[in-house]
Amino acid sequence: MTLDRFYPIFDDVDWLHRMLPLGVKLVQLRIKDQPGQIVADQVAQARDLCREHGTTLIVNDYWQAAIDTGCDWVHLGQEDLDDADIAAIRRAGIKLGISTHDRGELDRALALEPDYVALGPVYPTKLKQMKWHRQGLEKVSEWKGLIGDLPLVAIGGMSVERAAGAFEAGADIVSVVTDITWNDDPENRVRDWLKATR
Ligand SMILES: Cc1ncc(COP(=O)(O)OP(=O)(O)O)c(N)n1
Ligand SMILES: Cc1nc(C(=O)O)sc1CCOP(=O)(O)O
Ligand SMILES: [Mg+2]
Repeated sequence: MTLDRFYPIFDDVDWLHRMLPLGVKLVQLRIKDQPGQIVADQVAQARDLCREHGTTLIVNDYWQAAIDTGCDWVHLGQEDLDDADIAAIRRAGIKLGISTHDRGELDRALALEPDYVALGPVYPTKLKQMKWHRQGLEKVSEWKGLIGDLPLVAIGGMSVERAAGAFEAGADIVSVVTDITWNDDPENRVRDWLKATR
């Protein structure tokens, strides 16, 4: 199964209601700082909505909620891996994407046989404070050389204008948050992304 090249990330299922009808085929639900029941409700709603639209849903962080609701994918960062029950995730038949930022993290990720690897921040991100400032397109190419056929997701400071460069450097998929969610017209921005990545 091939993942779409455009991988937007949203923090609430309301965004999915707005964006999936436009043609988004791969999406991450990245909920932060919400009570467990809200997370469970949001994940279940997102699962149903994505099924309706033929969209692949990737649940960030909340791997147990993904198992409990019968989701197909989770995304975990390095800190998430410290607590996650990878065997339980795999037993549930769930596919796994893992964040990486340096060689040590990449080695750790590859040992878990992930279904994609994400590298970031390719460009500086305004979304969150990070230890890494800017990995650059050279590192995208280096990562692709190291992981071969495994899908590579480029994330961090990505925009419609920067997407082509990331693909040329070797990314298979480009993931994005604020270029859409902080845009004055998020729907129109998603349409631009769809045009640029189809
Ligand atoms: C596609 C993608 N890449 C990287 C991340 C970051 O994951 P993580 O390091 O666990 O940080 P949080 O997103 O959980 O704050 C991601 N979510 N998606
Ligand atoms: C959630 C996340 N993870 C990153 C990583 O490098 O692991 S960068 C990032 C933020 C992406 O948001 P924006 O597209 O607004 O820069
Ligand atoms: Mg995380």
